[in-house]
Amino acid sequence: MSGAKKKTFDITHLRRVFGYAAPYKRKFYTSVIMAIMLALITPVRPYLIQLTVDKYITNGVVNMVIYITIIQIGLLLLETAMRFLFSFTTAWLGQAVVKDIRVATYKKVLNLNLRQFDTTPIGTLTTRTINDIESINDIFADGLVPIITDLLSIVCVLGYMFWVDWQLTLIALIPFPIIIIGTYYFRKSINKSFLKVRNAVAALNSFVQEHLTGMQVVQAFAIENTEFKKFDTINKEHRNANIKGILAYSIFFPLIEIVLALSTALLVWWLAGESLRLNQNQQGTMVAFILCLNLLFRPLRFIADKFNVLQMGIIASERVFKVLDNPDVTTDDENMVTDLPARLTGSIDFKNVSFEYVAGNKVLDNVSFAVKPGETVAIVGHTGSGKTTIISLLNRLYAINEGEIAIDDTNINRYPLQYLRRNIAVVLQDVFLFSGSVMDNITLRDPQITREQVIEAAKHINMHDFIMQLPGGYDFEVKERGSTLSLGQRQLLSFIRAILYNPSILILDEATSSIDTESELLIQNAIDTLVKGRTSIVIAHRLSTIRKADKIIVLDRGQVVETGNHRELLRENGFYARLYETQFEKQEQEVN
Ligand SMILES: Nc1ncnc2c1ncn2[C@@H]1O[C@H](COP(=O)(O)OP(=O)(O)OP(=O)(O)O)[C@@H](O)[C@H]1O
Repeated sequence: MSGAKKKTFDITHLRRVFGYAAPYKRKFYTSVIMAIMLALITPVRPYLIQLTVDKYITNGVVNMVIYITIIQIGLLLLETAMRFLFSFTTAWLGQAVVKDIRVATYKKVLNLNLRQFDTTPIGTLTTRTINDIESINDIFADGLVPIITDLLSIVCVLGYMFWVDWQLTLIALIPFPIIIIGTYYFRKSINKSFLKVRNAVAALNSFVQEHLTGMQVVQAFAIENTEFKKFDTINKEHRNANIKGILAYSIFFPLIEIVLALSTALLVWWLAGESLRLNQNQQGTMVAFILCLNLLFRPLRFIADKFNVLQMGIIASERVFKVLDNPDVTTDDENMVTDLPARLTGSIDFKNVSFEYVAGNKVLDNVSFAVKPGETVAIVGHTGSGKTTIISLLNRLYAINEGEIAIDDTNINRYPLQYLRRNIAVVLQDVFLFSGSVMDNITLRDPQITREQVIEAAKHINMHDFIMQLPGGYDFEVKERGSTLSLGQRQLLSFIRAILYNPSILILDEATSSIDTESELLIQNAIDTLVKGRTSIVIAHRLSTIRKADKIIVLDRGQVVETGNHRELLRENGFYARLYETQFEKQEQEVN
């Protein structure tokens, strides 16, 4: 906690946040100038009132009273205009900075290595790009800038008071330490509840998000009541944290009022005594000082609050900068291929590749195999043997630890990442669909792909009729994550996507779960169409695919234990033959 405290007002983060305001210099300076002007103008009103009462009302100079009243109205209008300009420019600046930081953060998140998503919960990244950045906005709108304005106003008002009557000022300020002590405890208390509320909100968010996503499990196992109790507990923590904050406000605000009243009473008492002692009228000073006290206390009421907002903003900025400074991004090799062919031919070479997701835990161990252009290779092996890892490495989703992967005899690190991935189409088992139309999900909103091309590709794998049966056809709105479509249908959509990209290499992760015979047939056809004329690596679960493959790579605990085609491997009567007996023979019997 002490570490967190030390960082509370870490000036480097603040400076960096303000660095984002650099492109908006004019707005920034307008805001600063307005802040100074507003502070300087604050004591003018009490001064004019004092002047009016002491000099003109007492002596009955009506003209001057009217004259000063007009000046007061003018001043008020000027102050209002300046306040508007100040509030607007500061809020504008905050929003502009937030927009820029959010764009930078999201860009960064998009380029982070996949490893980061394995270790950082999605909720955390969402909070960084949405909530934390919003808190940075508060530094401008409700934090540092208003604090500076308030402090400047306080200094100006105090300066004026001391200038008029330093003794009277000191008397009026006698109860002031109560405010300082009160502010100290108030700030501590609301700071604590702020943090608690924040944590409770985060807990509520992730709880609800996780349970809505996993609603099927919750309902299928009839654990609604247990889960509801957990929710209720978190919700109560949220309420309690909020109530503690409200309690602190309920004590602090009346305390300020009491201190203000005390200061005013002391002021009146002292001035009354002075008037009697000196036999001199002090009405002007009294009115001006009462006004000054109000001008002093008004910002004090909220300054502790603003300090907290500032602190939260700085903590949030530190978190956001941590994402922005994350060095784990895929960078292009210095020794880049410059003369890129329009299309790769698609030969693949894995040379002694080893890989670990977590240090010390080898998932692939010295894997070597070669695939000729146009060949279809099936990778088989028990669950967890490293099949998916192989395809993730080929696509450079993760960087390998040892060995080399080459496509067309060139290390894949030497191809620009975009180019490499454009040449490899991936069709996964569980196809992720975005909210949007079927068309959007096929083209991934690539404006270069026309509707006609999509329809042609769909017809190519006999999907057109199915899509046309959907309400709205290609404009059918896919609900979140595509839950309105079946697994097979989703995979078929991604087949269309793959056809459109016309890649040299196709990676296919066959669905393990059984799908209806109609979709099964469509998928079989689609696979046959897709693999034609391109290199294909299939994580195979169907015997038919394995049989058709030119080569089968058998994986066991991260090592290639056998390679060959179906017949050769069966003849060897080794690992594959046993795998065939346990996993695939049943499929053969079903077919027969
Ligand atoms: N992102 C990850 N972070 C850490 N470990 C991982 C990650 N992904 C996979 N692993 C581990 O790596 C090993 C190989 O996983 P991989 O997904 O490649 O196996 P697989 O053969 O494709 O399995 P399945 O047939 O069940 O999909 C497993 O032990 C798994 O626990």
